[in-house]
Amino acid sequence: MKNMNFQVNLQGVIDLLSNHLYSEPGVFIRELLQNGVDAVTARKRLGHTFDEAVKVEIYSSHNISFTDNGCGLTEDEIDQFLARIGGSTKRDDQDSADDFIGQFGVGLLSCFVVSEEIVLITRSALEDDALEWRGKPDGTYSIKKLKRQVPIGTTVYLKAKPEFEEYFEYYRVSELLEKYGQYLPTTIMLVEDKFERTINESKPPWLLDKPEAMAYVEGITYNKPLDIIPLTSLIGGVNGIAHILPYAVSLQDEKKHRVYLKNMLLSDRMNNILPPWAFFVNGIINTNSLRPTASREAFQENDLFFAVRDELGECIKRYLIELADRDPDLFRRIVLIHYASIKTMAVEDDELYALFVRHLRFETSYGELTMAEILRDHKELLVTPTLDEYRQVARVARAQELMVINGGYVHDLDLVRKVTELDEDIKVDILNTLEFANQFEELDLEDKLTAQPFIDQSNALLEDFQCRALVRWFEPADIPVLYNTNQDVNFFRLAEESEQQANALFADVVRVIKDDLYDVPYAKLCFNYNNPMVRKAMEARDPHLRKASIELFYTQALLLGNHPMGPAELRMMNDSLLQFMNRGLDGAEVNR
Ligand SMILES: Nc1ncnc2c1ncn2[C@@H]1O[C@H](COP(=O)(O)OP(=O)(O)OP(=O)(O)O)[C@@H](O)[C@H]1O
Repeated sequence: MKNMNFQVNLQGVIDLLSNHLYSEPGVFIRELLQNGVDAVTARKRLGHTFDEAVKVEIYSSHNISFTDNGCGLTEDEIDQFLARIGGSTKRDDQDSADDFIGQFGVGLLSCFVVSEEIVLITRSALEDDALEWRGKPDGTYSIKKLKRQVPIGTTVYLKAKPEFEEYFEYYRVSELLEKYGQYLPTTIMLVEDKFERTINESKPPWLLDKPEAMAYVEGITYNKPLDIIPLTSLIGGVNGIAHILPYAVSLQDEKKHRVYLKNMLLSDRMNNILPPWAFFVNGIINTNSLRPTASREAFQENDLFFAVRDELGECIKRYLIELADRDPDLFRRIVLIHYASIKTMAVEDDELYALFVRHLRFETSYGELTMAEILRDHKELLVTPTLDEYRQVARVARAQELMVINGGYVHDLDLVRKVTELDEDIKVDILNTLEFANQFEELDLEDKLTAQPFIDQSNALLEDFQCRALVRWFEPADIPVLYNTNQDVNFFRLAEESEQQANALFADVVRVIKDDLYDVPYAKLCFNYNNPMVRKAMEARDPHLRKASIELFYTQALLLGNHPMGPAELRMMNDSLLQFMNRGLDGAEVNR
């Protein structure tokens, strides 16, 4: 057996890492800053005391240098870590990973995106020699000892490739340093000619008190947040704030939380560091121990990451629970503005459900009411699964003093059904629209006998439309008929129509589906014995007139309920209307 090593095309690997790992050329600034800060941390670990600083200097002809007074590198370390892709002093022991921002040993390669050469001059805190290392993107490098003395630390020099000169100009460097390094603990200075400025003078937002944080958020978003929620998680070493947005956000909007790793910006558009239900806040978060991906633009989504996310979600929940008592007005404003997202999160989470449901509004047979108002007078609730079914019954239900809630809007059905978990005295039933009319008052035997021929005639006429007739007493008296259908009936009617219009093969397919899936479901047309017109029609002796009345009652009920009408139903409505017009006109002529 022969053991072989993979052959590596060095230039290819460098190209891959430098040009494809990072999303934009400006990240070299982040990587160099990070190396400087890590080197300062490493020197402090040696017990040295010094004025820690990273100085970034811009020279003419698009040259730049990054100087830190950190631990520097010995010649051995250069060989081991700088000249070896993937070599990092910061990876192997767990303690290191906790202190340093870098860990992969590839960050320096980002410099090759913008520069043809990296020149690094360094003096280790452990040796006196000043060393110069020059690396090229073809994988070659040189090391030499310098004759002159340099202070402990490291300077990296880059010269811009012509197409990236913009990234070496003062305004751009300044902007990128601020973006990534604004809150780093080590002093970051930017120098051009004699002009010198400190980049990181401001306090990180996660260390501000509430009024300061409110002002800070208003400054960056031009909107005053509704409030600031402090975020902390011991696991992951997280500190942060979530600011409550003062406007409604669409559930589809991508979240953009700003996340820092050891005070350095990791991403200003991270969408998953807070739970998805937290639509109504934006977070600004710093973590000390979540692990970044190699491109350093996201976190590795491991168990720790999800535990941290849950913990931050808990912070938001606890805040809301406490706010409901402390400041009910603000609580109501939050509910009003973020209604949609609050509904979504209340469905998924029992604690939030209990907190919010009484404040949520529902469409009911008694008008629009909050759940608190609904429960004040009613312990027995009926809920319809669809808006269509709600519309069919709402008016009649109110007259019967039934509390029917429209469950047709997003989440409402689930929200209403869950209400039994709050109090065992509350009863919630799904309203079966097809059975709805059955509970109305029955007629006495004599009236039943009077009505029966009319009902029989209706059943014969409506058989083809999947509809059965019945008669009851109900309020309000001005409604002559109540037409109730549901999704099963609608589907069946649709299938029947397609079967009639389709070619032979497709008609067969529809028939098979129809026969297989359903006992034939029937819509219900309930005549109101309380209504004078209905009574008149039932008592009419002329069978043609009775037929036309039934057809008109039926088609009118469809029209009023916004139900779709097929061609046969339209024809039916036309014929019966014309018949009545005729009779009316004839009658008028006779009476003249
Ligand atoms: N300014 C510096 N001072 C001291 N050592 C440095 C400096 N810059 C780089 N090094 C050394 O070079 C190694 C490689 O650096 P590089 O930026 O490529 O990777 P890293 O910082 O270890 O990890 P990452 O890929 O996550 O940035 C570092 O681990 C460190 O030992």
